[in-house]
Amino acid sequence: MLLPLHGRKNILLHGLPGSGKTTLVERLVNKIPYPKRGFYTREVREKGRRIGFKIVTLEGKEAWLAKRGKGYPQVGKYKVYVELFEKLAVPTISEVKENEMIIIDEIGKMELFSKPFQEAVLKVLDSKAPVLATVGYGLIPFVEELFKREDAIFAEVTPESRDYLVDRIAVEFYRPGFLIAIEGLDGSGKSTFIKGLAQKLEEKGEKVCVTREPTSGEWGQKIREHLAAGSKISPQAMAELFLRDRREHAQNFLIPKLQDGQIILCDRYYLSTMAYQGACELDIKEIKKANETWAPVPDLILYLKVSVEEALKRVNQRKFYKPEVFETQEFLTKVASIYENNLKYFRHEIIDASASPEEVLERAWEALSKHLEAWKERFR
Ligand SMILES: Nc1ncnc2c1ncn2[C@@H]1O[C@H](COP(=O)(O)OP(=O)(O)OP(=O)(O)O)[C@@H](O)[C@H]1O
Ligand SMILES: Cc1cn([C@H]2C[C@H](O)[C@@H](COP(=O)(O)O)O2)c(=O)[nH]c1=O
Repeated sequence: MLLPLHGRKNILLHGLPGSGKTTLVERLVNKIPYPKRGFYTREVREKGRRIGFKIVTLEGKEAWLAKRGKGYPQVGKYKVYVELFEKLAVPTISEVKENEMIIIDEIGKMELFSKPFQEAVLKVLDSKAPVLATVGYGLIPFVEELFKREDAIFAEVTPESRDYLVDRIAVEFYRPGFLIAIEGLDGSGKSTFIKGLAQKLEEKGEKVCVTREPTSGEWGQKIREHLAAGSKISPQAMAELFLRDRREHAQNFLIPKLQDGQIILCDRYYLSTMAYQGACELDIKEIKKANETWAPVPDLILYLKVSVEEALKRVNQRKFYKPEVFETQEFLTKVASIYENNLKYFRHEIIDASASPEEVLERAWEALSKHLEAWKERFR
């Protein structure tokens, strides 16, 4: 399996009823080249009228989940056939062979009347098997707990996102390339470092591409204008601009390069939004979730750690320097603390970047080597 190195192998698709979750799962099942097992939930109609729901396994076996009528348990107009569902669904997602991927469409109110199903879902999420599941909304404690999981990638399916999500989600299960995000405070030395690292990788015969956020695209340019002018736009609006820029970046650059097996060095990524817009009091976990709908999870983050004083000193030494909106002692102190508290959500290396550029590169190369070896072992 060409799973990415970042290790987050559970993808949970959520969205309003009718948003296209099942169609997306079907498209992904056809696209991802692994053996799979699991089930879909399908509507059953008679003369155009919905009469209930069946589950259909990937092997083509069927069982009723719910039918119009009264009885216990009841969801809206439907009686739920817990035992029929359970008898087919639970073995389907439990008897997992090595190298199989599990499809669960869906984890919703009706299915969750089954305790054995709940247990089977948790077991497979905690196993080594990659899981693609859809999750219904509703005030169900089991679902609320699922949304707290830190080992999952959440993607919101909407009419706007659903076509894009085919490639975006596929790249979390099948990723020949390697996405490295370089993060750190303004002035930590990211740009200088990336040039050196790209050169070193090329000398070793690797296919490397270098990119940055904000990008030079339409949204990235707008962001840079705001940063330079110190515009008073709200943190929400700023986070939205970064997300739009990143969506285009992911779609037009990051995903194609990952599919092509390249190593990408990205100067800032969505951990920057978590740190900088988080420091403007936005909810950091929500920023992460919203970004992961659109942006592939990085395989590795290299965090260049310097003190705020050193970062500001370096920034001030630049020619024609005019401070940007975030470049203050107080703000960057908050940013640094959010960075350091949130690195744990990613495969990462902290590089002491207080030394000379040559020394920083040496330290990073040493830290990177073991990850590159692991990637090559898997993909070459
Ligand atoms: N290790 C280092 N030691 C001393 N100075 C450095 C080091 N790395 C970079 N610099 C200098 O510090 C300044 C900022 O470096 P650079 O532009 O690489 O940082 P950056 O992290 O990309 O900043 P920004 O996020 O603001 O774009 C530059 O003048 C650069 O020459
Ligand atoms: C990607 C990203 C960046 N920022 C901030 C961080 C910097 O102050 C500027 C520009 O970045 P540069 O690397 O210094 O050129 O933008 C941010 O607030 N949120 C983000 O997502």
